Amino acid sequence: MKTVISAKSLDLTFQTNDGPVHALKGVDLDIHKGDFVSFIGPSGCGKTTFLRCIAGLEHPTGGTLSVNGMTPDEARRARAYGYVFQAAGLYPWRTIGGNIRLPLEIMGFSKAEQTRRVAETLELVELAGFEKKYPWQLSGGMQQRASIARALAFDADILLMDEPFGALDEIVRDRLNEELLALWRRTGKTIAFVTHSIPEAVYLSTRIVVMSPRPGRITDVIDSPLPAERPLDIRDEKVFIDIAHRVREGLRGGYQE
Ligand SMILES: Nc1ncnc2c1ncn2[C@@H]1O[C@H](COP(=O)(O)OP(=O)(O)OP(=O)(O)O)[C@@H](O)[C@H]1O
Repeated sequence: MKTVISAKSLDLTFQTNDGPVHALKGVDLDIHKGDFVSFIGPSGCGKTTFLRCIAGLEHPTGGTLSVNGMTPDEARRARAYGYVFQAAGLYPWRTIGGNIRLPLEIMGFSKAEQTRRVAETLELVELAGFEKKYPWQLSGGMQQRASIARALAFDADILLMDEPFGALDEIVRDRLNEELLALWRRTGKTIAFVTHSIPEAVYLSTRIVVMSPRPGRITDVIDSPLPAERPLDIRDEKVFIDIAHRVREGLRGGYQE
């Protein structure tokens, strides 16, 4: 199995006016091609910081990190990943199509290729027909799907997602979880996904990484025995409940220390 992201003894300490903040301490993790890895842990345990390190947006103070065999900075320049944030972050003055097209314009794709990719990614996130709408004309869930389309448009192998569905209600979130899983199966992308929700982490992931704060570190890595095809009702099955229990125990353990 090809290793796409590899972290070894990764540390990141922020120097602040109140003293050093150990956002990450001794993080060891290999993410393989086609994995769907979720990061779960209490606020401040370094989930976002780890994602930002992979993206080359923060620089570790110790250890090593490689992304597609490159340094994170090289990987960023090679556009190795798409990044989806908690807020959709679409430009209100651009149409949905215009928003998805933006990174393609910046990267210098031909007009014809831009048009092809916009249509293809809108199809992938089930927003075909909404290209000419403006963000405010779409629901929160649809806006988040558009932001996923924008991250997919340049067809990077890696998708980094920082609590993309955190602000949505549960019904919409369930639907987007199902859609994201279908999209992951169809595209074979490697996905690193930050969440606060145990059911979301268990439902989506091939591996669940449990983290705890002060200093931010990994306390458990769970390889999911669930099949790739997962109807939402799998959440009522014993195997699902058992994994959720293990995650909860891991989170509790982190709090006690
Ligand atoms: N630029 C920064 N400067 C100083 N401290 C920072 C910076 N970015 C993050 N931190 C600190 O590092 C720690 C980890 O933050 P991070 O945002 O990665 O946590 P998180 O697990 O993603 O939290 P949340 O679930 O609330 O998003 C926190 O204590 C945070 O205050």
